Amino acid sequence: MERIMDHLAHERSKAQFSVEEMKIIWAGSLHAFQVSDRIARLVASDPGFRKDNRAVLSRKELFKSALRKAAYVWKRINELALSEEEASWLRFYVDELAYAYIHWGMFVPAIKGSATEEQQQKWLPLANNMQIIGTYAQTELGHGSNVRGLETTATFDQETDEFIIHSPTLTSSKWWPGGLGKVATHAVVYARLITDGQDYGVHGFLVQIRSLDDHFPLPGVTVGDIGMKFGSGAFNSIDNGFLRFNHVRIPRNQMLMKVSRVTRQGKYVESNVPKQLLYGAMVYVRQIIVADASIALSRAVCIATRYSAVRRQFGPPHEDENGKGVETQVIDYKTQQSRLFPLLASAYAFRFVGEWLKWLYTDLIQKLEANDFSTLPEAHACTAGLKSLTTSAAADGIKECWKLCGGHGYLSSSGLPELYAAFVPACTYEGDNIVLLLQVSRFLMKTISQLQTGKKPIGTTAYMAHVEHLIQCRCTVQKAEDWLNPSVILEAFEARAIRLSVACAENLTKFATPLQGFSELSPDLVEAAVAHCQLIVVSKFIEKLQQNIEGNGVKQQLETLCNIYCLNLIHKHLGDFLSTGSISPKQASLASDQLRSRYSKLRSNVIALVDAFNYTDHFLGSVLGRYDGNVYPKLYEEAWKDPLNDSIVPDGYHEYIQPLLKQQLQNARL
Ligand SMILES: CCCCCCCC/C=C\CCC/C=C/C(=O)SCCNC(=O)CCNC(=O)[C@H](O)C(C)(C)COP(=O)(O)OP(=O)(O)OC[C@H]1O[C@@H](n2cnc3c(N)ncnc32)[C@H](O)[C@@H]1OP(=O)(O)O
Ligand SMILES: Cc1cc2nc3c(=O)[nH]c(=O)nc-3n(C[C@H](O)[C@H](O)[C@H](O)COP(=O)(O)OP(=O)(O)OC[C@H]3O[C@@H](n4cnc5c(N)ncnc54)[C@H](O)[C@@H]3O)c2cc1C
Repeated sequence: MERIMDHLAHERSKAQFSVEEMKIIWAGSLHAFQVSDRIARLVASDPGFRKDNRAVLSRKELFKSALRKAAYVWKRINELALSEEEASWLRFYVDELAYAYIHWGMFVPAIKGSATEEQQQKWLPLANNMQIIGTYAQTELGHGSNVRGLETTATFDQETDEFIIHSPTLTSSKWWPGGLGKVATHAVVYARLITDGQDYGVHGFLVQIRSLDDHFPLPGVTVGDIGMKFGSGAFNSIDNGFLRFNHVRIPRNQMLMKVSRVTRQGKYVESNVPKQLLYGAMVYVRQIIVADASIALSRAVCIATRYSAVRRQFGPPHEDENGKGVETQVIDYKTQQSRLFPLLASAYAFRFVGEWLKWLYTDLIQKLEANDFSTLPEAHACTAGLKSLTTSAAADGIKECWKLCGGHGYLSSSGLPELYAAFVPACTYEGDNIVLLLQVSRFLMKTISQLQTGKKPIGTTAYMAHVEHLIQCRCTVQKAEDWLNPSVILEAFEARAIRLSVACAENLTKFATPLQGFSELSPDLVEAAVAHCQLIVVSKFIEKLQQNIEGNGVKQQLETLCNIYCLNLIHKHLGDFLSTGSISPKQASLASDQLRSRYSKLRSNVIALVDAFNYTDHFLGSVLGRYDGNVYPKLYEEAWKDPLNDSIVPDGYHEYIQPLLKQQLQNARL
């Protein structure tokens, strides 16, 4: 036991940089670090937020425990008079999915984004004080991705000045909204607006679904939970629900009227803001999900890295720091490094791109407030594309981390199965990842076609202005060290991205209609979108390194991580880079040489690099990822806690095992 604890301490002593300074870089600022650190410790030290028994709770127990915690969170927020920032850290570290995620993450933003000032003044105080609990009811049984295909109707009745909300078919039943099944009192419901016999497409409506007195569904409302979901714990603490309306009436002024409105006379009037603002809550949440992806991935990487330093298998006996003969730490196997270190680098890369995306979103909101809608298409493409890229990579990465931990990774107590089950739906919710990449490719094709009209591409597409150069340029790498030059890396990624996009644009012209071309070429368009999004992540990592980064050795570690992130992408997508002629086979081989050398350079710092995430053992929820590395005794202790070990002879022995054994005995005697 002592040896293992010493072992991680020894790993920490090898770090070549200031972990405390890196913690600040990871958090985003000294202030963010201090607040998050304080709240993380508060949560970890409060038995009311215990979560180590989650895997063995039944669905009902789990749901009730999530309700209890959500109420306790609210109580603590009020008792401690926490600021909005502190409150969201508290919800984050409690780490239990409940209705509050949708209430704060989607219901409130949907009101802020789509309701008029007057409507906000009425509804936001109620929502902010949790006097009403809201959900976001968009998806239906028959349609999720195709929002324009939603079937729920909101028909204006001029006589009573009301909308009649109705579910005309089974497939129009709302299906999936979080917090809907058993908790929400209100919902932002997306429905087809019909007035004067004309269908004006999908709009948002604020609908009360349960009584505020006895919590029963209101007349005409049928509502319930859609059932168990993948994995133990994970999303089963939340009540994703179904909802059907039978001619439910709401006042006209509960249509969210920022984008368009219906007058007392039933006239449909559009405002001067683009209709896409109706989808504003999705842009907001997609941006948060990118930050969430870096957190989920970094948790898994922290667990797998610490455990890989503790775990030993095979190898010629080495001498440890105390002169004892020991086997090889699995982290020293090059295969382990080549699987793990790119994930560590990705966690940092996603953190920085998430930080930038938050800035982009804030900038968008300021512009929208000034009636400047010019950056909306780019913000939509960036949030959609980066949500897709980072969640797919993080979900795959978490799964890889569990395999990196061998058999013990499969145990609930490793924390990895539940982390995977809780995170993998991020590839689907807030937009299926492929559907979102197709949105990005649509934006790219539009940008390329506008190049011919002389329109200057801006922001993340600015590189497209250099299309002629990027189509012809040749990568200048001659030796492995040349791959450490950020401008060389950037140009290779730009060349690959633009060449894939231009090839798609050219191929699209060969089809009878753009629609047909888009459909036939969609796999290529998705690849072009991935290349563009990877370029964004690479360029934002490089930009981060150009900032003033303080702290002993911190910048050097980030440079190594950035090199690993970029070179590993080249390695994984070699087909793209070679087929587009962005690099040569010889340069690809030099990139692999450089990648191997970066792994060796990073090795002594990896434990400190995951310590910089500053995750408490409570938040990590993993025996394998414990800070002290005291894995084996704790695994043994955890095994004893399993309910099966409550009794020595299991329940069912007398009914099912004993008769069997006795029967065999009788047979043997015969
Ligand atoms: C407390 C904090 C919480 C944090 C949360 C972290 C974790 C929480 C854990 C759990 C929460 C889970 C919550 C899940 C919620 C949901 O899933 S809600 C439902 C989300 N649904 C979707 O995302 C549906 C995906 N589909 C779409 O977005 C669209 O329908 C579509 C694919 C874009 C439709 O394509 P279509 O071709 O039909 O496009 P149109 O509708 O005609 O669009 C026309 C133009 O508008 C552009 N567009 C599309 N979307 C947007 C947008 N959001 N913003 C701006 N612009 C948009 C589109 O590109 C078209 O542009 P163009 O004409 O110029 O090409
Ligand atoms: C855990 C969880 C929580 C959720 N929470 C909410 C919520 O709070 N509120 C809410 O309203 N919704 C919620 N949803 C629903 C979610 O937003 C949808 O499931 C999601 O948008 C995907 O839509 P879909 O299910 O219709 O998938 P589909 O579109 O049916 O996807 C099925 C397959 O078809 C493919 N596909 C679809 N269209 C195309 C296309 N045009 N081109 C190529 N391929 C295509 C997809 O890539 C996928 O492989 C939640 C879902 C989950 C899993």
